[in-house]
Amino acid sequence: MQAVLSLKKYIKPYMVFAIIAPLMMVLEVGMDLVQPTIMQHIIDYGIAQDNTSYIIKMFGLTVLCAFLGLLGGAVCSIYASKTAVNFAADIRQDLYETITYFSNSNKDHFTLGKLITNITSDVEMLQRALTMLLKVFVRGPLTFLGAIVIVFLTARELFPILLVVVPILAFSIYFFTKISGKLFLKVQEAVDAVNTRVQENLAGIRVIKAYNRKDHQIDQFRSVNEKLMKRNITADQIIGILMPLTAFVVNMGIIAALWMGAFKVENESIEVGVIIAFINYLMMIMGGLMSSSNVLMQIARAVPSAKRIVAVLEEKPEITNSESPVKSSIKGTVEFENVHFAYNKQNEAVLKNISFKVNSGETIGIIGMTGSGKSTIVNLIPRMYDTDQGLIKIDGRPIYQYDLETLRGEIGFAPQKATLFSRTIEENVKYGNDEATTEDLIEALESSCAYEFVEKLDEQEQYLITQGATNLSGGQKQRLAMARAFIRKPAILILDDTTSAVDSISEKRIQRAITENFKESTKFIVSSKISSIRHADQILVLEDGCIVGQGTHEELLETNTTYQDIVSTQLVRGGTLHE
Ligand SMILES: Nc1ncnc2c1ncn2[C@@H]1O[C@H](COP(=O)(O)OP(=O)(O)OP(=O)(O)O)[C@@H](O)[C@H]1O
Repeated sequence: MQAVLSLKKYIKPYMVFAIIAPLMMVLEVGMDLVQPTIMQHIIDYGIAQDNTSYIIKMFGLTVLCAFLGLLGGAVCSIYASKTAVNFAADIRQDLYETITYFSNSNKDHFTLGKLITNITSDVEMLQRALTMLLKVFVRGPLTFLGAIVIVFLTARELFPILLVVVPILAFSIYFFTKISGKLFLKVQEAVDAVNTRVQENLAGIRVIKAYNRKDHQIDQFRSVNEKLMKRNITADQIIGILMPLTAFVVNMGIIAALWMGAFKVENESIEVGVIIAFINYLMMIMGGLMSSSNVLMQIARAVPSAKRIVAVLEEKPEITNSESPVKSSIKGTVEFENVHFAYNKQNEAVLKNISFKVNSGETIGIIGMTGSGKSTIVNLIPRMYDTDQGLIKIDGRPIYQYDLETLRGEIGFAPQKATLFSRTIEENVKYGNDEATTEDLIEALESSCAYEFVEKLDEQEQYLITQGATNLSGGQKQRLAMARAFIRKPAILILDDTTSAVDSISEKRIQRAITENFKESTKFIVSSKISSIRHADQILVLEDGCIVGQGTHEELLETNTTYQDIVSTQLVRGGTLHE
């Protein structure tokens, strides 16, 4: 409940709507409540006493009440949805912004599926609960209490029936609501399982086909789907029993009212109209109780969603600006001083005692076995993660002193996994620099050897990339990701294994373009191929998170056994490096 309450600030801007909606509902309920009494008067004083003008007058009053009730209901609905829709939109926006500001370490706390469910169905669940709350929460209890009070005031002879019927109704509804709350939680879990399975299957469709595991996946889906079906049936059946049960109790009340009423009408202690009004109020009491329980059920279902949303909203970005961040431009001398880093602070460090310096305009190559920590080193430069010990300096200043936007704005980063958006090639590349011209775009595409395939496409730069860039080859994706880093003309250029899927001729051309076009930039080239880094001014050889070799290609060839081993595995016949 604490989680739900912490979201109340999102209602504040729409407080006026949130107040008008229930007030209008009071009007509708008020009009509903007076109608059976008017009907009673029509029967007892109009029809029974043959008073036509009274009947017409009361009929007019009924129409007026019905109209006012309609107006109240309509205005309530409009304002309730206005509040709930805006409330949900603001939460969705905040969730998106919070996630966008997440550092990688924040993201590691949540799964992708959970974050998507958060922005979509969890927010939807809250929106529905709030609409219900504003529309029905007033209606249910007010109808229920109002009807009881009116019966007490106008039909006291039949009131004892309520003393029996109402507790039975209230208990049945409470009992069934409690059971169904638990059942719906189980349904929700089953829905989660179905969603996860669908998401995983669609993402892995190529692997599923390649390994002929379609039947296996279908069987797995069938099992989660059947579980969902069974839980839905159980929940529906329980809810299904409630309606006839309450109707039965109300019918018993009606029979009791008719039976008691018949005697009382005979001794003229009550009028016929009172019995009819009583029956109407009895129905209203049942309706009031049912709708209150529906709201409570909806709120109970929204609480887990609210908790999940609040957990994301309250996640503090782990990487933030210092108190007075430096916004001065960067030349690009990068220095690591005894840097230690672990993703999971309980586990062994992934980087141990890393120290090196690269001057602005130089190229540094980083090579090592899989998992040796190459990507981790370059991820620390734009502060995707912060170091645990040691310092990283740029132009002699610790990187945490720089304004994050300034720091990242000076870095062109092409990560190991090329990420492209479902937009055009132009939009994807210019994502690196909004102000880039068409000439800049072509230059970046040419430098990354992407232009040769882009110009062959019918739509050229306007070619639309599909979701997940499934309409591009691995090498084409890498070239576009590099073009995005190039178009920034950054002070520090980081290419994390971006030529693993690029052919060796294109790779040489890319290397030449980098040397010619990025003379001023400091270049970090991460690769497991000697050919990608051999011309660097300095090469780091990594092993298990430690630097085990540092120098030029020639120096390392002479002195470093790990480097020699890597080179020997990449030699082609004749003793030359495969390039
Ligand atoms: N987000 C993460 N959370 C936890 N551990 C991680 C994370 N990313 C990487 N690691 C671990 O850190 C170690 C170094 O990973 P890193 O990606 O830096 O290696 P790498 O040398 O770039 O490997 P590769 O050549 O395969 O890209 C590995 O053991 C890896 O499992």
